[in-house]
Amino acid sequence: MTDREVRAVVPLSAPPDAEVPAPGSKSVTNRALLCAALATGTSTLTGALFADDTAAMVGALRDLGVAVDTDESAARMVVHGVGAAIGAGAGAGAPAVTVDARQSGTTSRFVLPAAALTVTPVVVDGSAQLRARPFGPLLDALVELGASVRPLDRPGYLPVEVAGPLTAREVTIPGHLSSQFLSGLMLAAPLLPDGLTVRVATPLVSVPYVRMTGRVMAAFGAAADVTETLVSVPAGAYTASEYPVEPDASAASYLFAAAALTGGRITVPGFGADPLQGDVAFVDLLAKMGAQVERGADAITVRGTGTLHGIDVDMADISDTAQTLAAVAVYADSPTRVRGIGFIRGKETDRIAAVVTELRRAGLDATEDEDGFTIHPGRPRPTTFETYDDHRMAMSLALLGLRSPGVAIADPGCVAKTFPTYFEVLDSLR
Ligand SMILES: O=C(O)C1=C[C@@H](OP(=O)(O)O)[C@@H](O)[C@H](O)C1
Ligand SMILES: C=C(OP(=O)(O)O)C(=O)O
Repeated sequence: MTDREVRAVVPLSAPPDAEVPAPGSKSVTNRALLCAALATGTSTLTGALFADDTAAMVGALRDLGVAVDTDESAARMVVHGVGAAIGAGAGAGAPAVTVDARQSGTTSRFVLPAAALTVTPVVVDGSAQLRARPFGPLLDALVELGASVRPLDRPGYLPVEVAGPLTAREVTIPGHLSSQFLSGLMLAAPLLPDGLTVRVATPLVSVPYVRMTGRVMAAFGAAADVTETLVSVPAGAYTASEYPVEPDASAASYLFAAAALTGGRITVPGFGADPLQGDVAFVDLLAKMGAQVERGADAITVRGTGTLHGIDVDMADISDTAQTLAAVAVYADSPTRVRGIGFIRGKETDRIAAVVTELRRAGLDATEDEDGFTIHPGRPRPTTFETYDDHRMAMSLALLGLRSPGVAIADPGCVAKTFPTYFEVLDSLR
């Protein structure tokens, strides 16, 4: 057995003052890839993310008969769309194609409805971690819409075999577990014979991601009318597009947090005046805590002021940045309470339990609430943090090491899910 990898993070000797590019957005890349696959003609994505989650989507599309050419050094992906014939392969009764969504929630939840557009059976599977995440509401919706859904292990979980066609025009789903079920249905909806109306029966989490879905669809020529309780998509078609992917706002949260907690300045270029990602609002929380924030027309800058105050905040819209905020909260002068994020117990790991357990491991006072956590300021003692195969645990806890000595991150390779160069980028702040 080989020793597992542990990566030390050494405190910065001086506050950073830098412009730091972030990788392309995972959420936008995976939406644009699927819209391009469902279009007819050739689309080109620039600024695309090359990471495990987008490799999962590219692999899934190829398995479903879509040619995708990638050039990582140019951050470019070229997709030869096949329209509604996605996954049509050998037709009804043929042996099912198996798609491996790896650890990717977006890939699995977005591909399932698209794979049910034709009668050809498709199996969607993933890592052990993804097999533990919920799929029930999406699978129930597909059945209601006319698909055949055959669980190959536990009902409501991967692996599952789906076959179309989808014939109904209306369905109701819960919104409180994940917005990805709704986004997945929306992405396939223009290719349904009568379009689709989705009613959202319980309060929708991660709302900005659903609006993002509508906006990426629009860039590929498909309409969607989006509210938090009702989404309507008329029948139509996707058109091929030249599509620039914006930088990843969740990835950028670590860079902005680094500036806030070290008293430095970091600018992340490439965010337009009206970004698609709700997670850009993370910087507004840093501003509430005491950092200076400039949201310009083509970049966002955060300057730490040396003072940070605790806040009480609902992060249901931007929960991927909750762990980042927990790291910043350690250096505030009063406690921070994060609410509204009970559903992140169903992500890569139970993120509420994990963040509280790890901060306590470092001797800090942190408590778990049903729908969030409370972090009390303190000085972390030298600690090797566990990361639970969760990229966001690794990236958030590493921030503590920029300011406090003795921090190390176990299994740092898990950052490959969305930000493979993360530790090199942190090192570039030195
Ligand atoms: O649609 C998306 O791209 C995402 C939606 C969010 O998930 P939930 O809707 O499950 O909260 C987010 O956490 C995930 O990283 C990406
Ligand atoms: C929850 C996440 O990813 P996904 O649901 O797409 O696997 C994430 O990136 O934090």
